[in-house]
Amino acid sequence: MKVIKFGGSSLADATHFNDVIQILQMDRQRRVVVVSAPGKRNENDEKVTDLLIDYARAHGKTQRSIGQQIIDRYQEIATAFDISAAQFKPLADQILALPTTSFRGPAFRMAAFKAHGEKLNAQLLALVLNTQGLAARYVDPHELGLIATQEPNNATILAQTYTHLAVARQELLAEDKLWVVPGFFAYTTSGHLVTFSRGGSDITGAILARGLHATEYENFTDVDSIYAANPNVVANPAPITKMSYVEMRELSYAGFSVFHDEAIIPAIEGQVPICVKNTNHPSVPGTLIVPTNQSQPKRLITGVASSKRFAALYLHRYLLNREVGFTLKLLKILFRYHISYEHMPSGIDDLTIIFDRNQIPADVLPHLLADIKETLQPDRLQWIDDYAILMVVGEGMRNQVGVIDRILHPLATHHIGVQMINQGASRISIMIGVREAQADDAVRLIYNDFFNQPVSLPLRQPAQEVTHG
Ligand SMILES: Nc1ncnc2c1ncn2[C@@H]1O[C@H](COP(=O)(O)OP(=O)(O)O)[C@@H](O)[C@H]1O
Ligand SMILES: N[C@@H](CC(=O)OP(=O)(O)O)C(=O)O
Repeated sequence: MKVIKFGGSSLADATHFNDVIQILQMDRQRRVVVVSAPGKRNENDEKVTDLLIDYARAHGKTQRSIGQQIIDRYQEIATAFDISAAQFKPLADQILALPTTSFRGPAFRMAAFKAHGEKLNAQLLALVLNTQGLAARYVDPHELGLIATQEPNNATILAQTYTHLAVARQELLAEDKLWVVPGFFAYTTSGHLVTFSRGGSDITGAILARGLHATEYENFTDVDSIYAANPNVVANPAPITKMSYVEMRELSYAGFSVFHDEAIIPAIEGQVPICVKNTNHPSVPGTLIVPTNQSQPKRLITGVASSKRFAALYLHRYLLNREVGFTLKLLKILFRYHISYEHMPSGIDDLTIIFDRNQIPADVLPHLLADIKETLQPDRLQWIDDYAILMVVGEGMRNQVGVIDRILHPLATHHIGVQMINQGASRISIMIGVREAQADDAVRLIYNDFFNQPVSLPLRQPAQEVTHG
């Protein structure tokens, strides 16, 4: 049994719905279909999720007009498949009812608005599949028992979900209908709807693949494969045919938005292989993501990603290395503000804390910095708002020396300043901090150096094992 997820780009209009129907007809192992909200139909279009966010924030006439725009997106698809007005009405009514429904608070209200993109698309796809001779039914995350944390717009799944999915699996096996499940949202233990972070339908697919014991998690999108660099940054990058879970986790964390970085975790826990494929070219094999890539990688690096969503706080204070509790005081302040950090590289007299910029609202930042200044009395404090992280990833780097030199050389020759460099203990990734404006150039330079002028480097001498105790 396979779990198959279609992203917003694969369900943007009736033509794409047709492709989806054909893909489902091709392989009867595809039993559970996870859907996103309709995505952009062209460059200038809006994703339905973004329209729903506008709908939640608007009032009066503007709100009614956005609501109608959302309904029209679904109506267009329904009309193309001869869905009757009576069948469509309950869908439209759900959108119309949102502004007058009461919610637990503004954040839960926003989550409920957003989730309707997936909710309606799954209901519509189930209707359409039935008209096309594929028996299907809408299955709400509530019915499956998807339980998540009380973070209305950034929830994470709770372990009890998997106990519920073990029961759901028996029901699925006893039934011959396709299950159409909306991605992106779940419920709290007290029954309130919460969404995962943006792009989170990938997460729903992975949770279901793990919990229902799928043999494969197919993730259909709008590119033939995952490429070694973001195709919006590098022209015609090399496709990746196979990679390990760890490689994917690092690359998606650092900007390969084609697959949500948190979605890897349920797949790892359930050891479910993931295949990323193109809805527009389903016969192209795509990219396979597996526990470990058994074959020796042909290249030193598998991919290079960059993400511009970061900011950094630089703190300098002489004799920092001798001061007991400096970092503890800093972390206590972050805890008070409910802010998590991403990385904390340090030197003898200084340290840098790298944050996801979205964590810190603009109005909170001055208070946070003032608190840090007052409590820690640094000699120097600098807030760097335009920080990007580059991640160079590859199982092929594990036993090689000289990779860092090779990454840094083209950056130095092109005057790209490196703010931070950090090699993970697994030795399959190197993280580099650069200024945001130079991030794309840095990716292009590193990609060109590794993929267009391959140079082999000497093998690292195996390190001596040291055993303690
Ligand atoms: N390394 C990469 N390989 C392929 N696509 C990438 C990569 N990095 C970023 N992308 C972008 O991810 C997009 C697909 O993700 P997304 O738009 O979220 O799809 P979906 O609507 O299917 O969820 C691609 O169209 C591409 O622009
Ligand atoms: N529709 C949601 C969730 C999602 O996963 O969408 P997509 O598959 O289009 O990235 C969003 O836009 O965030």
